[in-house]
Amino acid sequence: MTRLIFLGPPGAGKGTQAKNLAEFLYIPHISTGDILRQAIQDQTNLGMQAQSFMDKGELVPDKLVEDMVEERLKQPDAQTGWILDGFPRKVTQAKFLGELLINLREGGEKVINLDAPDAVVINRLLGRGRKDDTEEVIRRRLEIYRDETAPLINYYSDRQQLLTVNGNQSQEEVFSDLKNIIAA
Ligand SMILES: Nc1ncnc2c1ncn2[C@@H]1O[C@H](COP(=O)(O)OP(=O)(O)OP(=O)(O)O)[C@@H](O)[C@H]1O
Ligand SMILES: Nc1ncnc2c1ncn2[C@@H]1O[C@H](COP(=O)(O)O)[C@@H](O)[C@H]1O
Repeated sequence: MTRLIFLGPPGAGKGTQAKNLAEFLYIPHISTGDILRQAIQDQTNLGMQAQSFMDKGELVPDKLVEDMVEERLKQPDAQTGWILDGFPRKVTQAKFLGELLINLREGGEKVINLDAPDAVVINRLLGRGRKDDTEEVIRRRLEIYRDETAPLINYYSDRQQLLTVNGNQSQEEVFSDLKNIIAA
């Protein structure tokens, strides 16, 4: 059973690689950013609550994303494994996930730290051009990554769950490294 968490700065290539790896492994790619963007598009209650945070590059309140992830991980297609992309993003969310997985009797999840330098990710994000890919919002997302999300590297490393992959390579090279590291 493969359960993977993708960690890394915005623009490291988490979404790109998680999608491909999930297809390769026949497990769902669960991206909290994608679920939230869909909720905004569908104008659901969740979407309306999340939008102002996302537009500014701020994190959406824990309770909203935690409920969303819990509901998603309980779906039938997530019973044979999953790749989580964009969650957890802070230590409180990691603790929530740890407890949820104990309650669901799931475990053995590995965390892939996909890393790339700031200059590289900024360049990629400006080229991607999502609504929150403006210079100002990218700067804020990187700040939040450094302050809130990067501490998860030590959190999972201390728990012997962390694997690191260099995201500053071609997509093919990253994919190949990912396949090797999860097979090892
Ligand atoms: N190895 C790579 N080399 C060059 N460009 C890449 C690479 N991987 C992804 N990209 C491009 O960089 C941009 C960001 O990639 P992606 O959306 O996968 O990043 P992300 O880590 O999921 O970002 P975010 O956390 O902001 O959603 C996309 O336009 C993607 O096509
Ligand atoms: N785990 C999360 N906690 C809080 N906010 C989140 C989380 N995942 C996504 N978000 C919000 O969505 C945007 C875009 O996320 P991407 O992973 O870059 O697609 C992010 O800036 C948060 O506002």
